[in-house]
Amino acid sequence: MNLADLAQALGAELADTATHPSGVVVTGVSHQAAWIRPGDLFVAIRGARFDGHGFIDEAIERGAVAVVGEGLPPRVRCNVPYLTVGNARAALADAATEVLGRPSDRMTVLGVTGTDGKTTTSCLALHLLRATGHRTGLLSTIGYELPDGELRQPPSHFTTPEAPQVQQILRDMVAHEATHAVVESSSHALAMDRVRGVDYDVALWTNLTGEHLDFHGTMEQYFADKAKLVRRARHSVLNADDLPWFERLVPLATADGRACTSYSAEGAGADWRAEGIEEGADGLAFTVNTPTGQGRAHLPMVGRFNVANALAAMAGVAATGVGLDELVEGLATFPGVPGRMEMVEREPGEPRVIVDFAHTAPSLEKALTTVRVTTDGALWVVLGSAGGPRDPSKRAPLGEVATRLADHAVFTEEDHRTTPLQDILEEMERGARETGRDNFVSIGDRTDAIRYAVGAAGPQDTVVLAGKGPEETMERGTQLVPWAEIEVAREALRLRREGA
Ligand SMILES: CC(=O)N[C@H]1[C@@H](OP(=O)(O)OP(=O)(O)OC[C@H]2O[C@@H](n3ccc(=O)[nH]c3=O)[C@H](O)[C@@H]2O)O[C@H](CO)[C@@H](O)[C@@H]1O[C@H](C)C(=O)N[C@@H](C)C(=O)N[C@H](CCC(=O)O)C(=O)O
Ligand SMILES: Nc1ncnc2c1ncn2[C@@H]1O[C@H](COP(=O)(O)OP(=O)(O)OP(=O)(O)O)[C@@H](O)[C@H]1O
Repeated sequence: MNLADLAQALGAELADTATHPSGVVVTGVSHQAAWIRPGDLFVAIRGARFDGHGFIDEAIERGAVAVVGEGLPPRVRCNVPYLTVGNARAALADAATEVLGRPSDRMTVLGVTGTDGKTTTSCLALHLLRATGHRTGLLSTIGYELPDGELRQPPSHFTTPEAPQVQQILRDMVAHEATHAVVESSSHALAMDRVRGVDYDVALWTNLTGEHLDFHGTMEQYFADKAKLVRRARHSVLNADDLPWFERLVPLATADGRACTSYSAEGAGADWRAEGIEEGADGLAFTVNTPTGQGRAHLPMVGRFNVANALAAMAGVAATGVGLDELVEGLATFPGVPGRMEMVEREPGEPRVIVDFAHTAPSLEKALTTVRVTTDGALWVVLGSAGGPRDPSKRAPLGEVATRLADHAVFTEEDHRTTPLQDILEEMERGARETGRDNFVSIGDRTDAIRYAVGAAGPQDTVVLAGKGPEETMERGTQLVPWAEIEVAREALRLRREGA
């Protein structure tokens, strides 16, 4: 794309000191100097940790043909055109969207947001679209998929990466003839304009509970950031059980005559309702009532909250024109999501071990409550809480929920980063003690903690390993060590079998 045209699209001003943009052609966009390729535009962002202007030299050395920013600092040299904009992150998204040819305009895009259940709901929607014959791509915490179904990782560990990656992945989907895309849209992404430029057809809202307040500041701001998705989509699918937010979202969703479908798994009045829910050791069954008919659905997943996730996904895919019978049929073949209520293979006489990603007090509460229903013996939970800058107010509530809802809790490490592990464990213990409970032990090493719980659990018991889910690394101090919770669980069961 010609730089002069791009400057006009961005409403950018050319800095006096810079060379003129005429004749300059931009072939890519990046905010990260190390990723610049010849012909790219470098967008210099003033972030919390770095000022991108400090990397202009590196970007130009790598072949940047122009730089965009909110103003060139006095002593910084820039010998390619420098374009000044009011908001660098918005410009990053707009430039990437324009240069990559607005790929989302050529697909039906379903966006999924909420505090809990985004990944599960995204994977459910992906599966339902594919099962009903649509070439579909996915962008989610677990990575991204083109319609070929192979899971790939973008070059940064995000739920929703920065705008240039989002647009590039959508473009790759189009190149692979995807007609549909499911885009998990984190609140950070919505707040930081990473998904600006995504033309959402359907917004799926799971729920909103207190998380990430370290970043958003207040619940009100967190709501406002997430609500951006609902304001933008042509059709919103909203959770009628998620009060008070549901009532505030409806007017935002329906403004300008846009469509809205409500769903409820907990008995509220809604367009899509789940009734007659049966929880089994290996799956869920429920009746789906919709304005156009009724069906009995089977979902091969445990966790009652997955009924709500399934309803959101079904109603979202229905909004793209798929019928209820096909959705019910598709749901029955859902393969599950790695690390979300994932059951570890076991032999007769061994406890059921479940790897789950619940890492907030509300999601842990739901996970333990639902697993209890199908547990004949005792319920165990192994969990930690993140350190570093991550929300420290989560720790005591996690300790409280774990000891209230499980018979035995084992507190352990979970990405404590540079925060002393002992401090985190003491906070979790405080949460338990303050409500008069002492049914916990603290074992700092997570492998030891898992082996202890799995070794001590009886054949009728369930052990929930909460928090790490599918993550492939553990952050200990400043070290990043490889991690595979499911493998640690398998090994713990093997040691138990051998009586070690
Ligand atoms: C709060 C947040 O999301 N911050 C992100 C933001 O940081 P920032 O604006 O402070 O930027 P910065 O790190 O100071 O860097 C400024 C600029 O200099 C550039 N730079 C920096 C260093 C360098 O060597 N070269 C270079 O070019 C950077 O690319 C950037 O453009 O932009 C950075 C560049 O993309 C991100 O690395 C950083 O993610 C941080 C590390 C992060 O952990 N984000 C998490 C919390 C996040 O986004 N999570 C959500 C999911 C949450 C959930 O639902 O669980 C997600 O969508 O993944
Ligand atoms: N609808 C729901 N309500 C409450 N808890 C849920 C719901 N769905 C899933 N969970 C719990 O939250 C955990 C994370 O699920 P999932 O990965 O689908 O959510 P997420 O929103 O993508 O989370 P994250 O943003 O942290 O990746 C699950 O392992 C489960 O314990």
